[in-house]
Amino acid sequence: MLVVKYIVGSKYSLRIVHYFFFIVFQVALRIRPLSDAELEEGATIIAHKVDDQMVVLMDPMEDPDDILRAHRSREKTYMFDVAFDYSATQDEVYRSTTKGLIEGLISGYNATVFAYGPTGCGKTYTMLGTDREPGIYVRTLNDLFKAIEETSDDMQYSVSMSYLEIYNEMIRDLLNPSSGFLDLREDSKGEIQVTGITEVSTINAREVMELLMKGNKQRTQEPTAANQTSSRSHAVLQVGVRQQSRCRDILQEVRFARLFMIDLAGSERASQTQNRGQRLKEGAHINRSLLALGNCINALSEKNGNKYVNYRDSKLTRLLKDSLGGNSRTVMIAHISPASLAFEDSRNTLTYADRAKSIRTRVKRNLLNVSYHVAQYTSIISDLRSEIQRLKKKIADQASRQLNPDRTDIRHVQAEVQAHSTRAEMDQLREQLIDAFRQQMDIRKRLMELDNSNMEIQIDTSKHLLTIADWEQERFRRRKKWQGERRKESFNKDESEKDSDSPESLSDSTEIQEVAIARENLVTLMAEQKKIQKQKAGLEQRLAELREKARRLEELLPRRVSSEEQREVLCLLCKVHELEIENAEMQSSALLKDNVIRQKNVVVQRFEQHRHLCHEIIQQQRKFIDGESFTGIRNGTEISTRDESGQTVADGSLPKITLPSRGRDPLQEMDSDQESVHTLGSDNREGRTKLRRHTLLQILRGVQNIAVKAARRRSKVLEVDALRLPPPPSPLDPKKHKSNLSLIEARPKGLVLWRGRQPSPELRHATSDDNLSSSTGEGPAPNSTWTRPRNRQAVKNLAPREQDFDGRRRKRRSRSFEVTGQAVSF
Ligand SMILES: Nc1ncnc2c1ncn2[C@@H]1O[C@H](COP(=O)(O)OP(=O)(O)OP(=O)(O)O)[C@@H](O)[C@H]1O
Repeated sequence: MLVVKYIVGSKYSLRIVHYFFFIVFQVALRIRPLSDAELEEGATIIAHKVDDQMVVLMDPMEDPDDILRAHRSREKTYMFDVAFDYSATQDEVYRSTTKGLIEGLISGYNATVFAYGPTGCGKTYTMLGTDREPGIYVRTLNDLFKAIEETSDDMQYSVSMSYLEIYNEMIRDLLNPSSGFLDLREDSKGEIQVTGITEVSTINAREVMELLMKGNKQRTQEPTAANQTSSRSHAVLQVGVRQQSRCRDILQEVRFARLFMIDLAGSERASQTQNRGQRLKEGAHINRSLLALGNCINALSEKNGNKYVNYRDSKLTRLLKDSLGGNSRTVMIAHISPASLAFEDSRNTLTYADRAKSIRTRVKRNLLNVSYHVAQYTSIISDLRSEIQRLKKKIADQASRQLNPDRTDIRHVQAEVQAHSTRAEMDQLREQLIDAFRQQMDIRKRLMELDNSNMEIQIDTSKHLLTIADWEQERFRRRKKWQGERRKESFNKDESEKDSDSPESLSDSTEIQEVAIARENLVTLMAEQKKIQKQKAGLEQRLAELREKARRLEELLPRRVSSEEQREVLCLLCKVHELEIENAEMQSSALLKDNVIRQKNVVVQRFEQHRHLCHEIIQQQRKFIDGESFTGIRNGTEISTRDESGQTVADGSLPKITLPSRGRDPLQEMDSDQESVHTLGSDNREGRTKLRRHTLLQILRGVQNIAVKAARRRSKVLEVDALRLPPPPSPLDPKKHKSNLSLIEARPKGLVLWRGRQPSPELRHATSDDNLSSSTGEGPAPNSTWTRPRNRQAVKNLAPREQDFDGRRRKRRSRSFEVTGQAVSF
């Protein structure tokens, strides 16, 4: 049967889904052992358990000599869901009657367990038990908390507990006895509630046990003739379980259920208990409420449809309304004494228990579908926060529990006693495991240190390599500069003098010392690196051995440790240590990656500087082309051309380009920087760098070509003159080449080099020729406007000297070509 009910509130709406199904009362019977008092009184055993479900009660009054009743059976047989006799243990009773209710409880089904029977028959023993043999209360709560813990990763639980007694038809709060007598009320859902009862919310088993012990001390117990520790009240332990998914959603399913565990006071006969005064009065109340309970059971079990059940006759039946005929899975554990003296009580109890078998309860799952509104998100967030706190606390608790195991849990203590024999062995195993993990951690730490040292060595190595590369670059630059200067001076000085002043002899003396130190350091660093590698290999081997040892110990666990809990603890221990080791490994690799990233950042910064530099060069050249160069050319006083190596030579009137570098050729500087980057960067970056450098050069050359073309277009006069001249000589013909160059490259004032480069040897030579002509009176004077040689004879007169120069020039040109080829290796 399905019923759906909606309750819509201001903040959230509830959708209650009821799935009904009928379930019969579960009835168990327990026969306690014969007591010493009964034995003393010469009682005989008249109640027997025949099998797991059948019980036989013999009438001790029947006279075997009575002929009239000779054929009447003295025995009466009763069938129950389960039957126990004196040999049954507390655990067996719990497992067969109550354990099955726990699963239903955390799924939202109400449940009730109550102990019923005459006084002194073992109700309190079954429900509460003793320290050595705990009863249903303790075992149920233990298993409930265990079940909660097993599913607590997905589900969130809140457990509340209240403990009361009905004494003389009055309700007392056993957790807060000072609160006086409490009343029963029926809430809007028709459920009976005790107003003002103390409800303790906890999922800590230890706390619950303490509360239970405290409550039991408050319970009214008096000695009677029938029982030295007779309970003079009905004790009701109520446990409420509320459950919802941890994944908070706007539509949330909430389950709640109540478990009643009731230790009824025993029915008693005044003759048997010999009670007087207060005890007698108590007995009357007890009997009254038990009579009301019996009436309810009678009414509920009637099959002819007379369904009026008078729950209102006593507080006990009002409180148990749902448990008896409503929404609850109910288990009744009836208790009898096997003694012949208790025949009447036993027969009555068996009759009631037999009737109760036919009671059917209507069970439904208590389910709420809560759909939250947006306003509820804040509460969801705060719930999530408290969930984080809970998990943190749980971790801390687990850590402290490992140090101080919970001793209040009686079963835990028992398990500990059982495990005592294996403890020494387990301790040994644990020590070995911890030792193996500790050693692993130590080795991990040392490996991390070695990795760090290795990284430092790599950084130092890079620094020294850079020093050497810089020096190489500097040496190359100086050599080039020296060659340029030498060409300039070649006309004034003797060649033998120049050859003796080599760039190597100039630069090596100061710089080679620094470089030599760098080289020495490099050698030391290499040796250090080798040493570290060797140490690392040794440690890694040791680590592998330790891992193998820990694995073997883990394999031994199931064989050497018999207790499941201890095994679990050790497995958890292994897991924790493995995670610690993994964590250390991850930290180490994170550190290494961090260092690599830092190095790469340096490379990226250098690339950024190059880009910036190139951008500035392009900007300045563009400004130069767009502005001043054309103005000068338009005036007809400038000329620009290109030397053999592809460099454009501009007139001296053009502004000399000021480079942002420290007086070095930017492209050359770029080369040196690129090389240093290469030492740090990877091979694939090299390709990209070359491509970028090539592109940049093309842009620069393009700009130069535009400038040259523009200049040529505008200097028509010179072009006409040039056209009148014979065709340009082959570059291989030094004489023709020289005359051609002297025509084209003549300029009014000192030349400047495009891009700040040194002029080619030919160009320098042409300049020198001009100066030479000037000194002989046949050429233009320095700093004067250039004029063509007047006749070929004048040129011819220069021939012997020029031939000398030609030889030297050829030599220098080949060297210059070599140098240029190195320097501009795009
Ligand atoms: N199954 C059993 N095994 C051993 N001892 C038992 C058993 N059942 C009862 N006893 C003992 O019998 C005595 C009386 O039991 P108990 O107090 O539980 O009876 P009761 O039904 O709760 O009585 P009352 O209704 O007067 O409170 C106790 O000493 C208890 O230890």
